[in-house]
Amino acid sequence: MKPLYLASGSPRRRELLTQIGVPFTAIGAEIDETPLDHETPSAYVERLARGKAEAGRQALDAGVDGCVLGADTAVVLDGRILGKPVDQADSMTMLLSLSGREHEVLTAIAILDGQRCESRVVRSLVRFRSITEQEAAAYWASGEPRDKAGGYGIQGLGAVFVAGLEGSYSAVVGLPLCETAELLGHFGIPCWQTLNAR
Ligand SMILES: Cc1cn([C@H]2C[C@H](O)[C@@H](COP(=O)(O)OP(=O)(O)OP(=O)(O)O)O2)c(=O)[nH]c1=O
Repeated sequence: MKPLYLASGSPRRRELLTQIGVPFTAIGAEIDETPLDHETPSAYVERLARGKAEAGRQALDAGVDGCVLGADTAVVLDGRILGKPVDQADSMTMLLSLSGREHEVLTAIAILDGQRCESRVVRSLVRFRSITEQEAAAYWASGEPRDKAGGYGIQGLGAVFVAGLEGSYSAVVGLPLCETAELLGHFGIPCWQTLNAR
């Protein structure tokens, strides 16, 4: 079995991959995340997931033979990508625009080895209850929105805003585990092997 590298600085992605019992090494993979003109959100997250996997591969020492996994998550409202909030005003504007409405969360994963790259985009729908300005300000002060797409974390305090979810919970957190396990299988990396050995 080839070794697996996770090209990500996200602690959530590390925790999620650990959850399904796959041994891996985390490596950095910084890329430019600027959307291209007229790029759809789905094409955007897929390009970034592939780009992160590719950047991770290039960061490995020459001659290292392994698979590299990259992922990207975007919160999409009315066809527009909401990134990570840059300050309190940005965070509050984002959260209040999501208030009382449904939005999409798109997460792409890509795995590559020396020969090929395979990717998937997973779409989930999240419905928020109404949120007051005071709540949005207090949420920013908690520190949670800062490093998260759309300015919230469904796995944290942000859960109190979530009235409904259709799709993949793990994808919203940052890594769709069902699809990740399936794709890893295509590269000869089973999740169950380590689980059974426990
Ligand atoms: C919507 C949502 C996003 N997020 C996080 C997951 C991702 O870490 C982040 C989306 O930004 P990404 O650009 O996908 O990932 P990242 O920059 O954090 O990490 P890397 O590129 O190194 O892999 O938002 C949550 O933790 N919970 C949520 O509910």
